[in-house]
Amino acid sequence: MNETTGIILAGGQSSRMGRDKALLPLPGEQRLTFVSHLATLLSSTCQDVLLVARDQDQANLYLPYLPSSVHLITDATPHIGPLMGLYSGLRAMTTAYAVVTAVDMPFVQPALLELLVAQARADTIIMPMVGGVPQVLLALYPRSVLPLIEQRLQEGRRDPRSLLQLAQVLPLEEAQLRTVDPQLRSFVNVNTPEELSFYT
Ligand SMILES: Nc1nc2c(ncn2[C@@H]2O[C@H](COP(=O)(O)OP(=O)(O)OP(=O)(O)O)[C@@H](O)[C@H]2O)c(=O)[nH]1
Repeated sequence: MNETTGIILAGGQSSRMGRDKALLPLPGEQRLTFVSHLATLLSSTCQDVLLVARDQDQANLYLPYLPSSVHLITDATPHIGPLMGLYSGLRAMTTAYAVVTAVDMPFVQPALLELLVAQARADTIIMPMVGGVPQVLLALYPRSVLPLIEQRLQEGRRDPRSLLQLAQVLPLEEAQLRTVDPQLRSFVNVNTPEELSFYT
């Protein structure tokens, strides 16, 4: 165990999927949902796990699928987007660092989570880079970036990438990521019925 909380962002609308992505069956293990699988996975790497839903109605839907050790919280303000989910999760946690994942990433590898946790350092976001793109929804954030997120939200910014211009960031390049996840499967996210059937 370590001083890290696992935060699962699950407050989206799933409009492209047409049904709640958190409750999709896990490819290859249909008895599990995305949300139950990720909650269990993060529980094995992190001291605490927080699931961030957009509101209480959505949280109630997820409750039956979660181990009792997982804390369900809701966005400080709903319908703002993942930056608000990140803010709400970091604000609620009691550890110095969080590994953040999106609920629509069913292939996150434990070794990738461990790599992120091993890189933790004060006041620094540990940011995987894939194809030159920062993977803001699978990264490690220190709690100390909360005032910077607050600043962005007050400016009306909603994209988590806007935080990277203000914060100290340590990029993890693809070659390093591939040492623990050779095909970078951790970074696959599933947004549409076509993508789900591709992986099922
Ligand atoms: N807590 C929280 N999570 C969010 C919010 N918006 C999106 N997320 C999560 O962030 C991740 C990426 O979301 P997107 O795929 O961009 O958006 P989505 O709303 O889930 O899906 P679409 O409606 O198809 O765009 C998913 O895990 C979402 O559940 C939000 O307002 N609050």
